[in-house]
Amino acid sequence: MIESEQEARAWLQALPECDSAALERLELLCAMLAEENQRQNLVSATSLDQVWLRHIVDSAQLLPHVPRETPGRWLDLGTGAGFPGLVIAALRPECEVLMVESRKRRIEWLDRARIAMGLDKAQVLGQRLEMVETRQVAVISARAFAPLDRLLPLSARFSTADTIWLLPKGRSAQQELDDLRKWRHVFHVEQSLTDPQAGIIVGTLAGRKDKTK
Ligand SMILES: C[S@@+](CC[C@H](N)C(=O)[O-])C[C@H]1O[C@@H](n2cnc3c(N)ncnc32)[C@H](O)[C@@H]1O
Repeated sequence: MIESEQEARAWLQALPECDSAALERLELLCAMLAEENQRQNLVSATSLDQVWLRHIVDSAQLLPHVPRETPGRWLDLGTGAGFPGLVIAALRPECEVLMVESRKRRIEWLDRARIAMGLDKAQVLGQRLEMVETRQVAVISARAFAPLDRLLPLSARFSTADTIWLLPKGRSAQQELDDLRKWRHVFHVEQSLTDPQAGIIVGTLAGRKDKTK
């Protein structure tokens, strides 16, 4: 378990994606976030004291679930303050990361941060998810976006059988999955590296093919 800011930075720097340019982009994100958080409530003020652990590594821990050579887009639902979308884009700048966010001030923030970080391939889709044009993506992520029973029907249209779903769910991960009989055999829960009580729901719809109903 990663428990401190120092351990969080050490874990991050060991990621193959984390070269000096990526680290600079993330440093910039942290600085901009601290400033913007005085204007709008993006993240809890207390979490800023542990921003590398609570937000940067909490987001970056999704990367090892997606092989680097995976072609295609990464769709992040309800990116809000930038998590995990901006962190993923900072570490994989060659990947087309699409960040869906509906609140005006958050859309403006995300775009400002994206431009300052030089993330040319990332895009902010500033609209409600329900209005986003359907396109197939390689990865779907969503942190603190919606309960699983609402999230899955809303976003399944972006998924192929092979799309990798990564849903950090805090403490409710296993319970949410257990409650959804239909999806229980598709996904499983991985332990979060940043919170002993939290889980990440992971899977692909292809998982369903060889399972009984
Ligand atoms: C609780 S915040 C989480 C933000 C971020 N993922 C994080 O973990 O810090 C949820 C975000 O989803 C956005 N959101 C909620 N419903 C949405 C929808 N239907 N379409 C697009 N964005 C939505 C909200 O505006 C908010 O910024």
